Parts: sequence; structure tokens; C-alpha cells
Amino acid sequence: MSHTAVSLPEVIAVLPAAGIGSRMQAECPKQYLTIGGKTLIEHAIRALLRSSHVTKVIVALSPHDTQFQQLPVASDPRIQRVIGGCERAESVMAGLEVAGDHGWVLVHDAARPCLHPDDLTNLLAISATSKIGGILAAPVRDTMKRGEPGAHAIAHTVDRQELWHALTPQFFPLELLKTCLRRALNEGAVVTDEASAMEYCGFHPMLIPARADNIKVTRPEDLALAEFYLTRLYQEENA
Ligand SMILES: Nc1ccn([C@@H]2O[C@H](COP(=O)(O)OP(=O)(O)OP(=O)(O)O)[C@@H](O)[C@H]2O)c(=O)n1
Ligand SMILES: C[C@](O)(CO)[C@H](O)COP(=O)(O)O
Repeated sequence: MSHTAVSLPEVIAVLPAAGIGSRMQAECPKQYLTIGGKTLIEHAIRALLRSSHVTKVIVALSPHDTQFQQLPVASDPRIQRVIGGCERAESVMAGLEVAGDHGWVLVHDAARPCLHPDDLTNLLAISATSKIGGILAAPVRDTMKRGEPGAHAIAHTVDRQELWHALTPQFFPLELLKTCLRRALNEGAVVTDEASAMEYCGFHPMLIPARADNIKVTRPEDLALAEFYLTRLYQEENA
């Protein structure tokens, strides 16, 4: 069967990296914790720039960040820095504001170092058929419970059919995402990922089934898991 190759677009990536990683309880912002001698942010940037379709990565940093400039990747001509905001969505907005007005944009967490190239390719491919965009997502595996507010008790079980973990990258037409995110922020909507802003404006982004090992390093126990997954990914690449 002939396989017609999907022509993938050139895209700009925005990498929100201005958080403090409070849940990680580490000595430094978690994006600067290391695996294999490189920081999480370096692994995340590498996962993006290894695709020839990603032509620029706009990194949103804390105004107090003095570590990024010391990394070798900081001098890569494809890297642009902006100052992030108090919330992730504001950091993303800061990156979008300098990303231009055309084409497609990827938004990927600096805290997700284990992005697999096949997942990135699958996400980029939706630009051939979608005008809205979409996100990498992993189906929920466990039975899900809604807790009683303020009590460690089960209110009820949540139907897990069509329940997904939203991952990153998230991939949208740049101008459309900028418009939706700006409106959502201006109207005080809760925006924890880019798809939330698109949904707020009435769109239904695609869900692209993706690997569950594209974890967001959030709590202390996540670092060892990320190291396991990343080691396996690099072994696969060099096989
Ligand atoms: N004001 C913020 C907050 C978060 N982020 C980034 O958004 C990503 C995902 O956010 P999260 O995992 O919540 O990171 P933190 O906010 O640093 O973690 P915590 O909530 O535990 O403090 C991270 O790469 C983080 O650096 C950001 O750019 N700007
Ligand atoms: C964007 C995200 O990683 C998708 O799951 C998630 O919403 C980030 O949330 P956080 O609270 O900022 O870590």
C-alpha cells in the first residue's frame, strides 16, 4: 500500500519555563534538575529541536532566572528568550506575543523531558487536516474518583470513558491560539493548558493518542521515573 508522506509545516515552539517547581520541593526550580548530566529544560528543548520542522524555541523564563544563560543551548541561534508571567498561561502568552502572526505554534512544558519523536510527528501531522489544532493526550487507565470537597472521602466514581490526560506539546494555529488565550485571560477563565483557552472560545481541539511516558516532572518521585524513561528513549535512538 503506498504511503503518501504528510508534508509537515515549519513551526515555532513556546516553552513555558518560568515556574518555581514548588511541588518538587527541590533546591532549584525543577526545570534545572538534571538527568544524565543535562537539565530537564535541555532535554525538553532537544526533543523539540531534533525535529527539522521546529525552527525556533521561545523560552519563557522567570525574571529571576540566572541559570538558563549558563546552558550551552542558550547560545543556539534558534533559541529566543522572553520573560514569563506569574501563571503558566501568562508565560505562554508572553511567548506567543513575540512569535509573529502566521503559521502554527507548539507549546511544550519545560518539565516534560521525555517527549518521543513519533508523538511529535503525529501531532505536527494534524496541520494537514485540521484548522483548529490539537494536543497529545493519554487515556486514563485507573478508575477515577471525585473527592468530597475538603474531605478525603469519595463523592462518586467518574466515568472514565473518553477521559484523557492532557499532555504537551499542544499545537494550534498561532493567531487563533493568541486570540483565544488573550480572550480567556482577559475574561478571567481558568486556563491550565492551551486547549482550555480554545475550548473557552468554543473550539474542540483534537486529541492525539500519545505515550503515557511523556510525564510532567511535578513531584519528587517523578524524577527517577523520568530518568528511566529518558534513558530508554536515548537507548532507542542510538540502537
Ligand atoms: N508562572 C509559570 C508557571 C509554570 N510555568 C511552566 O509551566 C510548566 C508546567 O507547569 P508546572 O508543572 O505547574 O510547573 P511549576 O509551576 O514550576 O510547578 P509548581 O506548580 O509545583 O510550582 C513548567 O515547565 C513551568 O516552568 C511557567 O512557564 N510559568
Ligand atoms: C499543560 C499541562 O501540562 C497539561 O497537562 C498542565 O495543565 C500543566 O499544569 P500545571 O499545574 O501548570 O503543571
